[in-house]
Amino acid sequence: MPPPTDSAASTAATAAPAVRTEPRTPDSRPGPAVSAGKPPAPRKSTVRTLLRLWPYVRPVRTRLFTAAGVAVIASCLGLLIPLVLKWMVDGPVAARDPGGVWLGGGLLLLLGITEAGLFGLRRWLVARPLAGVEAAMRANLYGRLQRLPVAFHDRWPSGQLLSRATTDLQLLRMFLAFPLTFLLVNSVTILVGCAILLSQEWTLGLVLLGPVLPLVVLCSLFEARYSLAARTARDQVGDLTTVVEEGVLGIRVVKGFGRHRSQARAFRELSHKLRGTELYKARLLAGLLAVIMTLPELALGTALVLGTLQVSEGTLSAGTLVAFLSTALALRWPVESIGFLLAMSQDSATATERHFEVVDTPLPRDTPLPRDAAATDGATGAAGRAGPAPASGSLPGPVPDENRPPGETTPGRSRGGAPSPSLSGAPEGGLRFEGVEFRYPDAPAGTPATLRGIDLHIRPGETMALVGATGSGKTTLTALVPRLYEVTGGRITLDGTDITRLPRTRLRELIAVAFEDPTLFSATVGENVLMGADGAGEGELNRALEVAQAEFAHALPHGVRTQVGEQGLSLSGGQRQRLALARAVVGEPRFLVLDDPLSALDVHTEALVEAALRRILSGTTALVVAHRPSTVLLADRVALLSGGRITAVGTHQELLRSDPEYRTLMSGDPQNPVSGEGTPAGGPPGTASPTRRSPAGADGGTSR
Ligand SMILES: Nc1ncnc2c1ncn2[C@@H]1O[C@H](COP(=O)(O)OP(=O)(O)OP(=O)(O)O)[C@@H](O)[C@H]1O
Repeated sequence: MPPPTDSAASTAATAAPAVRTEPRTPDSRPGPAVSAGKPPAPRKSTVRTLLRLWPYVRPVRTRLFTAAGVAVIASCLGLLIPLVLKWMVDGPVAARDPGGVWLGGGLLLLLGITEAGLFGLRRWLVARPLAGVEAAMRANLYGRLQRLPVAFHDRWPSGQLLSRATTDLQLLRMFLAFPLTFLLVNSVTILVGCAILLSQEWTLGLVLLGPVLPLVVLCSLFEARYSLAARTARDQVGDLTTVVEEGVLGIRVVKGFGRHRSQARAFRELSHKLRGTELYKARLLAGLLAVIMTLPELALGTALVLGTLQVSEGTLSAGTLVAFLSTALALRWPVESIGFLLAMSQDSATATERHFEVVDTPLPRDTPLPRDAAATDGATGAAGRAGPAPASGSLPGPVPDENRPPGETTPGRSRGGAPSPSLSGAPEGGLRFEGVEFRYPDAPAGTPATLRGIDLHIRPGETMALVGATGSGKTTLTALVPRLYEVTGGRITLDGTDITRLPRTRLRELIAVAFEDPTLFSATVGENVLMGADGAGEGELNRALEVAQAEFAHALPHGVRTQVGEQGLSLSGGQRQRLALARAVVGEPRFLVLDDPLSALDVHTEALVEAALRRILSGTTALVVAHRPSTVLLADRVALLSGGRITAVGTHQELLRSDPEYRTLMSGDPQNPVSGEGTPAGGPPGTASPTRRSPAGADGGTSR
């Protein structure tokens, strides 16, 4: 996969002094391939790259080919005009026959009108289907982006993806509408024109064909250089889009820290780089055009002199010379346009390449079934091994009925509060981490894995608080449960079923998550909340809002139908967090994963949310990341995450008594740890002794 930014730029730099002398972008973050340590893949030929568009073009091929045929006819009709002229000069004009001249004039007018009409028809034929092609490509790209793992999005700057979904696709639509057709039309016109020239006077025809060879060599040199510059320019547009997007989304920070000047400078520098690349492209194209225009003009001048001599010697008729020169002039535009068309084709090949870099990125393959499970659970396994998605975007089917809890009609939902029966009927239900290890894909080599040897069992209906210092890996651990990232060792089970054997759709029906950063979408409050459960209605919405103490939504100008701004920024942080919590609980999920869900709430609201959450949590199996004692007290037990391992499991009281690190974390003051006896609100009575785990995470205590 060629990288979007640096490598393309550097490759282009070898060919393009203008690009080489430009400063590096201020945010010259390595592109995906660079960060992956891969060298840029060599570019396929332009034609092979553009041929990849065929699956998108196929459905509209009839109209497109018809349009191309119409354009070829229109263009060839134009070549008849010199022949009519020849007839007029040698015939009616020489014989001073006004009737013949009028007839010839009428014929010329008819040819001109027909040519214009046919070109209009071509435009009409392609406009609608090509808008459809662009829409299909955009939908495919967007679908892929939605299905690609979070790790992919961690690596790719958003502007690179945005520019692929917008400007690149516009460029491709324009290419299909104009350059593609005219490359064909103009090539055919040139061939037919050359045949006419040679048939009229072959010696003069050969003179005109003289520049063909040097022009072919020049075009291939141009293609090699221009394609690199085109790639650099497209990637720089992506970088620029990233800067604009970050500047707009981070406008509060930019203004709050008075960083608008440095932001503007970063933008200017990137714009300057892009301008340099575009100028380099323009210089390349200007050089090509200069030669493309000069050589044929020289040949035409030579042919004109030789033709005039032949007419004066009487070896050539005046009409033939007029027709010859008119044909040669009619070929001027098709020849001269080759430069532009080649440049646009290069730009389009680059856009195609960039499109398929995303679309070709493999989707994560689900872990293959163990042999014994494959024999007994083929249906689930087949669905679970999603692999690369079909283009149609079909999703793996639901888990077979035998895997559904008895009496459950809607897959994955167990509305009603009581702990649900196990997924597979396995005796060891709940959420279990078994020797889980996780390393971020782009973590530097040699660094320890973020999570190591995680063994943790959250029993059915139990709420486990996950406590740990900042950066200890709490968010990472919670992200593994809905498979936002794949474990790199060990496994996670839900009611005894390995989560990699559950189709992702099924998994995400079973688990609801609320993240630390409560992202909302540009939609109504109600739509944002109901996103958490398919088929939920107003009753569920109101109940979820009540649980999350988000009843402020009813007081908004249009109640739950109030549109929230982009990312929900029109709401306060605490309001957004409560809506995100409502979204997590609206479906009464079997498993709930909450990443510090109450951090932005004031003490009073937090107490109200906790009271309501307690009811919800009593009916689910939950993992709740907690920083504050008040949140910890929602849990039945607490797991302490330290240095990427679970180092202790027990009740809040037990850990306060026995674990200095936990005491320190709960006190928030390393000098003044909370004592086990003096908990802020009194924890649930501990029933078992806490388990202090060895660093290797091996214990056999209460957690297992
Ligand atoms: N996408 C990522 N790629 C690489 N490393 C990451 C990524 N996200 C987090 N990390 C690293 O993983 C470690 C654990 O991060 P994580 O966000 O899980 O910590 P946390 O315990 O949730 O912290 P906090 O309490 O501050 O939210 C950190 O060192 C962080 O730098």
